[in-house]
Amino acid sequence: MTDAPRGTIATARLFVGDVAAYAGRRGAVALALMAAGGVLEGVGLAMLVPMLAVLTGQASGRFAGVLDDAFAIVGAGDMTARLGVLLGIFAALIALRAVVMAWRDAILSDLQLGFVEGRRAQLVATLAAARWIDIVGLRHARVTHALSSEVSRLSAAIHLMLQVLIAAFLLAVQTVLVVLLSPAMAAIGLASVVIGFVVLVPATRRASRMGLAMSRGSFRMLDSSGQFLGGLKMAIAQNMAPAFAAESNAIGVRLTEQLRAYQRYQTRIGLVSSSAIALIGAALAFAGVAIGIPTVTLIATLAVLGRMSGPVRTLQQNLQQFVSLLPSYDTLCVLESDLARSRGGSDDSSAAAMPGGTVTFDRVGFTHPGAAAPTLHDVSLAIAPGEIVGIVGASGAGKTSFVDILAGLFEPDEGQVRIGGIPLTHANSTAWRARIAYVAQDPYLLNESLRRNLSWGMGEVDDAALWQALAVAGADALVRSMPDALDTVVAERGSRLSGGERQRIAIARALVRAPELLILDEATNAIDVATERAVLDAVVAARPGMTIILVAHRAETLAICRRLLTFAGGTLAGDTRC
Ligand SMILES: Nc1ncnc2c1ncn2[C@@H]1O[C@H](COP(=O)(O)OP(=O)(O)OP(=O)(O)O)[C@@H](O)[C@H]1O
Repeated sequence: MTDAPRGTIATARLFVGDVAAYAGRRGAVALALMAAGGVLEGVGLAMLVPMLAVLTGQASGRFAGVLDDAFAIVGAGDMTARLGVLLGIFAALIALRAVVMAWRDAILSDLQLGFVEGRRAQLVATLAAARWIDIVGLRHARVTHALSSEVSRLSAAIHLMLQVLIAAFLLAVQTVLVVLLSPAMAAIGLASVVIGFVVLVPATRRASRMGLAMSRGSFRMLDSSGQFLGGLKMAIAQNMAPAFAAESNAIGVRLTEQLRAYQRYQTRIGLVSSSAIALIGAALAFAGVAIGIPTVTLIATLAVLGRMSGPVRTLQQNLQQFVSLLPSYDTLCVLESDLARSRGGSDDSSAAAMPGGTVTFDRVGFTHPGAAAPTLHDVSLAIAPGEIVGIVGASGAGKTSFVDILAGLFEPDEGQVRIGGIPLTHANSTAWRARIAYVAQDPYLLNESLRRNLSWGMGEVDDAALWQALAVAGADALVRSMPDALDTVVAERGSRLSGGERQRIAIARALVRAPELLILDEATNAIDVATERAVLDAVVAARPGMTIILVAHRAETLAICRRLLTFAGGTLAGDTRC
């Protein structure tokens, strides 16, 4: 199930709330510093009034007396001394403002990086805790896109939001200043700004729609390249590469068009806003002269209004861009809540939390989501510790689904699986898997050294244990012959190795875990019969007492089994001892 995307205002509210909750007290300090920066900027601007008064000798009304008293206190009699005092204060204000801004920016950048990293880590943790059945149903590109492109758009969104806040604080202080200097001009200026923002509401909605389209476009691009790379060999072998290139180009062209349209739109909006601000400025100057505002006040007011155009433009542009990035936040939230619904496993992954023992399937039934017919139906059996059991049956009979349920990857829809009498649930499946090693037909190898591949998820494992496991899996000679032995990097998905070599490395990796139950799901089908026999015999000899579940089609592979379970059409059709 997937949540529907929220509206812009709802998403913005959620985003701001999320950032505020993360920021906590540091956020309050940052807000205080933003306010202080705004006030210092305002006081600096207000200094224009006494400076102009000193320069022109036309101190107006209420400020004149205050100014004269202040200059008398510091003993500044003539114009030069007074100007010196004022410039000194001005320079000190600028320096103080720079310090406040540096402090503010350090906190903001910390918040920005921390928030984004936190959200990324949260998404990864939610993904790791989700049920396999839900992960299987996820498009890989959806996760990759969320963790790469959407997370970086989130970073841009938080930056823009903070810039909007800074601009808002500046505007607030500048507005107070204009109101003090000339309430009439402040009223006209504010009315113009409010009208401007109301006029821009449809533009903001359009920016949101464009942002959503761009986010979807970049997802399609990633999905297309992911699918191509996943089947790269087949694509090239069957001359499908040009078709892929054409498809990818079409998506790229569409995405570029969307980006270009968005940029053109932003340029047009910027042009209209700049012209409107210039017109408003001219109108205000005219109105100021017409209503007879004193020259010093008029010049100071116009200077402050001029300074206001910067934050107004920042507000307008950054708000639009912020809104265009919000769909990415929504995408992240929807993915996270889809995965969070799937949680429920215990964090306790120690084997002690789930004792081993006889595995019992009691009338187990399971249907893959969306499948028309049950995958497994009414499966009842018991497997004692130390048994070596072969699983056979036609393709699609349900063999892999059976071992996936046994490994706690899927939960039965009907019946129950018990381990040593304890029902296996999603909550204790992590602990159960601490006793298991699972090797699939096409084992996944990291583009890392063999050492890291063999000890993946195991922390530090000493080389002697790795070599021992390799010897049992019949891969020690192979690894010794490699240029850097255990330090050899096996390339993407282990593509520097043959299929059978990859399978032997995967079996060695499974043995490093020292499992009580080893599941081999067609895990040796790429190895020649003679080597396969030697490997399986060595595995049995190396860990006597280990339960082995072996899914295979070849009779030679099944020769080590003492018992065969035959699946047919999702039911257990045979259970024979041999
Ligand atoms: N993720 C899935 N979603 C829907 N149906 C699935 C899914 N995985 C498997 N199935 C279906 O479940 C049935 C059993 O599949 P399973 O992989 O368990 O068979 P199998 O016996 O292991 O086959 P094979 O020998 O070909 O590997 C098949 O009909 C398959 O199409």
